[in-house]
Amino acid sequence: MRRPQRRGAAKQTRLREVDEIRLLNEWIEAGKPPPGTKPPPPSKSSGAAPAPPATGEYTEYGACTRFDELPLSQKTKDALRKSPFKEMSDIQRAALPHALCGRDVLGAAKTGSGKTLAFVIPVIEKLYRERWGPEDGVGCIVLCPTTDLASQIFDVFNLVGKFHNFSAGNIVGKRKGIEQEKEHVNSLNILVCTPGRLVQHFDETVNFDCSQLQMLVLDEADQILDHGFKKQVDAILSQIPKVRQTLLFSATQTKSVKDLARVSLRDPEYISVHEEARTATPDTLEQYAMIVPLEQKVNMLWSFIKRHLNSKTIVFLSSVKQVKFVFEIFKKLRPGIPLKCMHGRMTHVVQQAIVADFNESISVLFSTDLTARGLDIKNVDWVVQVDCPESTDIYIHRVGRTARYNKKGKSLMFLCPEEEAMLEKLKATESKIPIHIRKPKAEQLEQISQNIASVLVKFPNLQQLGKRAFVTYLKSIYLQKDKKVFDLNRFSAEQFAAYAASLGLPVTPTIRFISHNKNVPKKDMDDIDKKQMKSSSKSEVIINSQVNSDLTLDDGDDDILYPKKPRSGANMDDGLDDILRPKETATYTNTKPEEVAELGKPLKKKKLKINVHRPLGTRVKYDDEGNAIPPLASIAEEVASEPVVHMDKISQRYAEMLREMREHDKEDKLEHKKSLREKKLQKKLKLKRKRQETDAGSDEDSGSESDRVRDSANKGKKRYLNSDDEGDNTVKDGDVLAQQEALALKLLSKMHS
Ligand SMILES: Nc1ncnc2c1ncn2[C@@H]1O[C@H](COP(=O)(O)OP(=O)(O)OP(=O)(O)O)[C@@H](O)[C@H]1O
Repeated sequence: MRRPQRRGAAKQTRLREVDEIRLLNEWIEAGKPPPGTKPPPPSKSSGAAPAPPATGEYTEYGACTRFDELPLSQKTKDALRKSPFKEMSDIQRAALPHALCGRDVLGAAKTGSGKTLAFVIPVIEKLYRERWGPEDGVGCIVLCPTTDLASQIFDVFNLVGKFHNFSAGNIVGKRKGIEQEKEHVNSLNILVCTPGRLVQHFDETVNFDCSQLQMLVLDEADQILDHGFKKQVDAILSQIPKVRQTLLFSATQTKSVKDLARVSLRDPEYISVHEEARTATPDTLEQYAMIVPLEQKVNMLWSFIKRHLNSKTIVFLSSVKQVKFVFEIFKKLRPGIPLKCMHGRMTHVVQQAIVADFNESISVLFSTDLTARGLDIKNVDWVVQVDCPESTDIYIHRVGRTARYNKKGKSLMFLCPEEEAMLEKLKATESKIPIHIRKPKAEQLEQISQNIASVLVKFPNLQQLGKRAFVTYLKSIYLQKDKKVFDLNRFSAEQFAAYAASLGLPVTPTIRFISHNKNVPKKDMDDIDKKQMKSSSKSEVIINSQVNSDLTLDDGDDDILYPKKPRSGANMDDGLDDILRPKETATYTNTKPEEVAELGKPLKKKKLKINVHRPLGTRVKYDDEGNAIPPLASIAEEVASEPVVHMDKISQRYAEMLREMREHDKEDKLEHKKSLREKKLQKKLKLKRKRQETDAGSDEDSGSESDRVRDSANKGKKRYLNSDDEGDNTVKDGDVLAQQEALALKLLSKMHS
């Protein structure tokens, strides 16, 4: 009895859905905004949700301000009602009405303005209205540049689509688990993925089919269409139908017609909600820049962190190695706030754990540009750019990790005096970035290079990391295309040496890719190193605060390096670190170099490897300063106490040695002769014995009884002929043979003579 009832209920639901979809389609069609129109400024609405439209009376939805005023399915509305999303943001108000009626959209809006919902809702609604089910396969692909961003978008799909029956997949991570994924990927309706990972399915998954695709979404579209992803994106575009709805979103939208042609947009709606805004960055963001010489950057960063122990901060550095190095070193020096790091060399699982942890705690996250785009982390107070961003776009995305969705935030950028051209770019009217210059104050700057050097002595592997961080930083500048901003030739060899010393390195690492450019002979570089090491031991601070005179020097009271009182109840416990490393019992700040030994594990003795294949006489000796000494010079040093060479003593010694040698030679020859003779005799004896045995065999066959008795009596004994020893006639076989041999030789010699 139950079955028919259940079947009946399912049928009822289906019919209700069909009815709802018909009404929605009619509403969308009747109330759609004219192409190319923007929503009017929001009027103070009553706040009450409008009643569902009766047939034939469809309201225009292009002007509404709340989600529940839009022609959305009941399931989506229910999910939104249970979420914090009630009022639409500017980009959502502008994009949703066009996207809901099936138009292609090219949307641009400031960071943190809610672009994700502006494409998630239309995707869910489209598939719902198309009555998409598991058997229909892939209906929508959402491409984004990083796995973390994909996971974040996937979470928003889960939130808005929780009452729907679609299946969505977050296709991220490395190859692990791909076999299992291949079995299910065709039954997923929405794929949220990075381009590379999707191409992998096109290449490897049997029958992977996207021929029914309804929608394609590119988040961070300018980056997805950039040359970094070109090959993969072209491969994807060649595999999906051209007729589809396409949505492109980013805070820094692509303006390249070529790019847009690649994605085959059909009469797209260009929605740039903040085009007329005064700034390209959020209004709630305070932005600062500081001119910091290369060799003071690490000190400046440390001083900043020490003065903001109650702030959640993201620190951007230009390479994985720098992130690793600064994180490891600062961790050892313990600034008094939990530290985290994130870069592309980590597994997706670890990255996710770090993001989740950082979301919940007051800490400092050192990161590469992996986290620069799209990542939505709660309540970030500061974004610090230690290394100059590659472009104004990257700058906008980096600072956009704070001041999200009407929240306040601050950003600080360190610029080397050699990179001041970047400031010009940011301050240019078309960039619309209101940035203030702050003058660093020498008295607020803590010098930690010495402490770092002490850490490196204790942890040689960190020294290696430091060297690589140094080289990759310089390489990153060298490889930048914008030579107005990034030009290694503007830095001197002294600056490189000072920078290396600021990282605690005892010598400046070799910089192969620029050595010929800079024309710095190795000797000069060594001299600079020595000078630098001497000067770095002084705690004197020299800050080159010379700023381009055109730039306004804002020396306001709100000093960036001014200490703040710690926020009460700030969570200083680094939960993730507990798993990754043993818990440290105390928090040290301002660690002195001599205390560093206590902070970590004792230094392990390095295993000494002996090269057994080294040719003789090639041992290299070193003086106290580590310079290699020529072999003869080292001998000369050892005998230097005897100024005169005694020739007579030398010849006497040689004569003695020669005599000893001859004696030894004589003895050796005799020994050798003896052993040869013995061997020869042994051989002959063996032969003879064999012969005797064969003779005995033949005698046995023919000989008499008396002979046999006689032989057996003699068996094992040899009668020695002409023996001197009368008492015992039994001798060893070897002696008999020797006698016989001598006899034979005599006879032979007689015969020959
Ligand atoms: N209508 C809304 N009401 C309240 N909060 C919202 C709304 N829309 C989005 N948000 C919140 O705003 C934050 C930023 O949203 P989102 O990540 O979509 O921004 P974005 O524009 O994509 O940023 P980015 O350019 O950095 O990628 C999120 O925490 C999101 O939950």
